[in-house]
Amino acid sequence: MSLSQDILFEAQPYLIANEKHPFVQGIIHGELSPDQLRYYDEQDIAFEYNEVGIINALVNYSTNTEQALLFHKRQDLQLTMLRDWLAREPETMPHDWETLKQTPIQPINQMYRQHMAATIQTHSVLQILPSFAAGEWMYIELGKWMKSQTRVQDEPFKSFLTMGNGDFEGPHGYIQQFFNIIDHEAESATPREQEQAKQTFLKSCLLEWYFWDAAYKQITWDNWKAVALDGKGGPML
Ligand SMILES: Cc1ncc(CN)c(N)n1
Repeated sequence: MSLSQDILFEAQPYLIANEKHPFVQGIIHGELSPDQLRYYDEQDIAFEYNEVGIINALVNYSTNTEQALLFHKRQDLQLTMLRDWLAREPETMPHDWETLKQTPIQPINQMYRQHMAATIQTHSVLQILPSFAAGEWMYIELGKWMKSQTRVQDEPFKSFLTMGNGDFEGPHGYIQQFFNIIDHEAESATPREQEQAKQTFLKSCLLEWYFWDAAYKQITWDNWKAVALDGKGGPML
């Protein structure tokens, strides 16, 4: 079994857990409040900005030119998506490249971003790519699964998780190419390095679930502080 097959086998329960999350269910049924949607929008746009740094590292640490070109192409798409997304945001939200950098990063987003950024110091595509590819895979799989569900056809719910006009799917799509790269890099890696790469992928899948959860509950440093300092306890996490 290739490393990517092993990873995907172990990632299935995480995919199912993400499908069942009330935020994901809320997208399907159109049952999320403007505040929940706003929290997600703000945090996710900042998350995608962090991904720019991860993809840069992937270009940087590529082990051949074809890899570097693929990551470069993915970066181009990332920046185009971010530009168009920012252009749609009102003044009260991050709406250009400079305001984007000032977005307050809330607890789970910070944890996920740091989990990804920590892989950069390995200088290894095999360690960096799974941290990023997991979120890509999760979003594409959730989008595919949602197509099989009866989902509301009103915006913003309708366009949720419809990423990239098919660029990600199929044998030549980004997801398969990322897995091909993971398998190629795994050939020259030790079992321990392979296990580390798998665990990094699975941790990203877990943090995907917590990212929905944070948006659903609107978890912020402020309400964490209130829970801790003012005794305004509730089962927040
Ligand atoms: C939390 C999260 N994970 C993944 C993606 C898709 N790159 C995203 N936009 N946001």
